[in-house]
Amino acid sequence: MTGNAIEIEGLRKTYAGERGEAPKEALKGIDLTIPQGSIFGLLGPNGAGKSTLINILAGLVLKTSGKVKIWGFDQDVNPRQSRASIGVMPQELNMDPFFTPRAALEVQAGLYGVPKGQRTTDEVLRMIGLEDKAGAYARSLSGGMRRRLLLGKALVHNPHVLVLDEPTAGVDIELRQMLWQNVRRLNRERGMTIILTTHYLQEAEEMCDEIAIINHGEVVVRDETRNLLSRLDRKTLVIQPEGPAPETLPLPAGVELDRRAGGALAFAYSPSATAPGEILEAVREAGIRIRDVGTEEPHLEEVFLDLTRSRPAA
Ligand SMILES: Nc1ncnc2c1ncn2[C@@H]1O[C@H](COP(=O)(O)OP(=O)(O)OP(=O)(O)O)[C@@H](O)[C@H]1O
Repeated sequence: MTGNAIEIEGLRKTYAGERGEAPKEALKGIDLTIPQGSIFGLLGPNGAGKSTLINILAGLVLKTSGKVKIWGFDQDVNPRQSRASIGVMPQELNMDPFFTPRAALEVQAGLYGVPKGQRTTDEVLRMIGLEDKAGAYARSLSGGMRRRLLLGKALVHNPHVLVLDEPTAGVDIELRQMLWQNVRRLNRERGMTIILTTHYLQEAEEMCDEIAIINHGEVVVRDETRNLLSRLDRKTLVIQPEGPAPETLPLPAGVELDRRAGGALAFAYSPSATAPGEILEAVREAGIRIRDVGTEEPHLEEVFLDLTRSRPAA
């Protein structure tokens, strides 16, 4: 093992065009490694290729070319081992309405060849909070319960790598917290590597150690979350003046002023070009007395927009 849970090299996927449409190049040569034990975020705008990538990892979509290793097992050389190393919680809620949660978990374990004596169905049911519903028909489960069951199904074979495709899209706060608690615990206690896609950038910022942003089938950036956030050479200095600020305020070049509700003055600046002291100096020279001062760091949302905006498809 190399210390990587996932190794992807030159991964390409071209979908055949349907009914006279041109073929669609969804992945254009992805190189990506995901370290063991990390919580890794896969982000990108709609249609970027995230689901295609995840479905290839899950063995649900055939790649066009490239190499995929899961837990050290090459998908083409050791398909069984690589499949056994990964569990995927899909986006869709399609499940057999006549299976009870217990039966659904047992069938799934059977599909993965987990011997009866080694199954942990009760433990999984407890973990996803469905013990009370273990014998209920799936069709009588709420949307949130179905989603928890999908998480359970991804865990029956105790995989090294757990992939969550948009796990919290459209779920309520309570379920979201429960999902994240479970995911954190699996990561901490079992060392499970977690890969997730999410549209909630704040969630990715809070949850993920590392992030890759995909756009138009290519990885545009991959870095530790904290490095990604410090990449944007933009900060904001917020000053609350004692009284009303004057109309005009001479500022160092490149500094932009935004007057906020409540009279606060927000100065956006590039730390590489301007020191915050220069802004404070300018404020004092304008005769403004400062009541309070603080800084705001950029958020992942800004990094994301910066990297994916105004880049047309090649
Ligand atoms: N089965 C398919 N046949 C043809 N084209 C497809 C197929 N599946 C996906 N695509 C196309 O491939 C591209 C990538 O799609 P994919 O679903 O992987 O993106 P995504 O990043 O997961 O998007 P979203 O966030 O909307 O789920 C899109 O242009 C999509 O239309």
